[in-house]
Formats: sequence, structure tokens, C-alpha cells
Amino acid sequence: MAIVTAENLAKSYPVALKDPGLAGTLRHFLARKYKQIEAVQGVTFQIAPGEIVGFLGPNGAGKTTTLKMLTGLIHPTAGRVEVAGHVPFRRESDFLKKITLVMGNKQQLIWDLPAADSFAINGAVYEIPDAELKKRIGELAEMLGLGGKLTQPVRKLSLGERMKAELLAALLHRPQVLFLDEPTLGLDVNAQMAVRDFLREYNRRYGATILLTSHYMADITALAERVMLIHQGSLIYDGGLQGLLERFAPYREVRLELERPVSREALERHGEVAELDAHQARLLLRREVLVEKVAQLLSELPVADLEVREPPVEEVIGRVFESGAKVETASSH
Ligand SMILES: Nc1ncnc2c1ncn2[C@@H]1O[C@H](COP(=O)(O)OP(=O)(O)OP(=O)(O)O)[C@@H](O)[C@H]1O
Repeated sequence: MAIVTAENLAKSYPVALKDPGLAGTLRHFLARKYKQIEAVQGVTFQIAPGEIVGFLGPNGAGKTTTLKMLTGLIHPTAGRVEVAGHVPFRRESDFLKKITLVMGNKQQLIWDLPAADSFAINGAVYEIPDAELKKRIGELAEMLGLGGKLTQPVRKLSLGERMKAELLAALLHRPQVLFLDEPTLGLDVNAQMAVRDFLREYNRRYGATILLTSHYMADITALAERVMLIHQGSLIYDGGLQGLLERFAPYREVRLELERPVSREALERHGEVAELDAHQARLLLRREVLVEKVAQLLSELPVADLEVREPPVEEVIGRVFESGAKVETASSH
């Protein structure tokens, strides 16, 4: 049974069109003209309880719009959406108790008050008994390594501490489904790792379902086994990270250490040269010829060492989005 279902979910925004100049402005007031921006164009997916899914796409692809429809902040133009047994747009209180939305670029904590005061407000909003609230704050603060920071005004916290406190506030009502939009935005590498570890542990401990977007590929590879790629409002891939590599990167990267320099032409006979200097080279070889080509490289070139790797996933995804290729909707999940 899915906990999140989206079926042909679509959203278009009307955007006002205005001719340039004063006359255009006047005309615009008299007879407004609009065009529709198709931000999300018929997206279909399901997420099972307890899954962690990475939601990836370039700027403007439709990620935030999708998350807003899943959390009921905006009404879909078409399609069906159901989350934890509710129609999100109705924003029923039972629904709001089951979900949370964290946006890395928005904050809910009150700037001049200690985070603990904001937690008390959340406790009242979600009707959490005092003793239970205290217990949950203690538990989450420990998981996040936030002890001692909660009585200082939020404005005195570092960015990483603030994000952790935001997460704590967003999870006090113990939601089953977490929608996280760039939860590590702007954080340094250590803070990113701490947030990641926390989310993994939270998922494990409470069986929570997590859908997250991030520009940091490391967040996705560390947390999500499944990724959904959205491009220009359409899902172009939904499946495992491994499957993504197989589908979009039908090649392997071969790193060579060379006993002496070889010419680029000598290497190009075997595959695409990604990098070459006096004692090292990086070649891209199609998977189906890999074994045969590696044997040739070893026999024909002064190879001191050779290593075969999968291409880095961020490079593969970067290529997919750059090429803008229309890929058939995947259903490998
Ligand atoms: N309120 C709005 N009115 C008009 N157009 C909008 C509105 N919100 C988003 N859009 C447009 O819809 C498209 C999708 O935007 P969305 O914010 O969902 O993308 P995104 O994938 O979250 O991008 P980013 O990674 O930059 O946050 C964009 O073309 C954007 O300009």
C-alpha cells in the first residue's frame, strides 16, 4: 500500500503577458492577457511507507511545485494526489499531523526567541501533552547533537544549528511523511553530513517516509536508494540509483597509470579520452566492449596499473539534464 500516490498530477500557472512600454501597460490593465506555464505535466508515482526517495531536477524543473501539491499548499490543475489517506488540498488537521514540509530556504523558528519557545508553540498547535513534548525534544535534540543550543535566541545559532533546530521543530508532531526541499542548502560539509545521518536514523527509528530534493548529490546517494528525475515538468526516470547508471551511462570509466607517456591518438583508438597527462589517463569505454578493450590496453600500452569504475552519478545526471533529451518515462520501480 502506497503512502504517497500521484496520478497524472499537473500544475500550470497563469503568467500575465504585457507588451512593452506605457501603452502596453495601459492595454494590460484594460484587457489582461495570460499564458500558461506548465510547471508539472502529468506526473505519476507511488511511494511506499518507510521509503526514502530522492527527487532531482535542474532549476525550474517542477520539484517545489510537486512538493507543494503533495502537501496541499497549492491545488493541482489536473490529476489525483493522495498522501497518508488524505487529499492534501483539504488540509485537514489529521492530515497536517501526519506530514511535514521543510524548506531549506524558509524558516519557521522565531528569530529573536530561543528555539525552545518555538517548540512550545508547535507543541500547543499539535496538541502534544507537555511531558510527551519534553521527551520528544530531548530525544530529537540528542539525535541532532543540539543540546545546550535551544535556550539561545535563534539568531545566535550557526546556520547548521539553525537547520537542525528547524528540523526538530518540524518533527515534533512525529509526522509519518517528510517532504524536504533542500534541507542542507548552504550548509558546510560537516553539517550536511550530520543532517544526513540524522535523517537516516530518523527513518530507521520511526519508519518515516521521506521525499527529499537536494542539489548535493551526496545527500541523495547517501540516503536514497530510489530517485525520481524530473525535467521540464515530466518524470524522466523513477528507479534505483544503479539502474540510473545503467540506463544513462552505458559506459565505464577506466583509469590508467602509465609507465611512460602515450599519445592521445593511441588512446583514442580504444575509447573516449576524458583526461590525459604524462602518467595518467581516464578513458570512457562502452560496457559491451569493456573486457575486450581492457585486454587490448594491457597488451598494447605501457600500463602500470588499471582500475575500472562506474562514472560518478552526479556526472551522469548532469549529462542527462544537459542533453535535455526526451527520455521515455521509466517504470523500473
Ligand atoms: N507561483 C508561480 N507563478 C508562476 N510560475 C511559477 C510559480 N511557481 C513556480 N513557477 C514556475 O514553474 C516552474 C517550476 O518551478 P519549481 O519552483 O517547481 O521548480 P523547481 O524544480 O523547484 O526549481 P528550483 O530547483 O529552482 O527550486 C518554473 O518555470 C517556475 O518559474
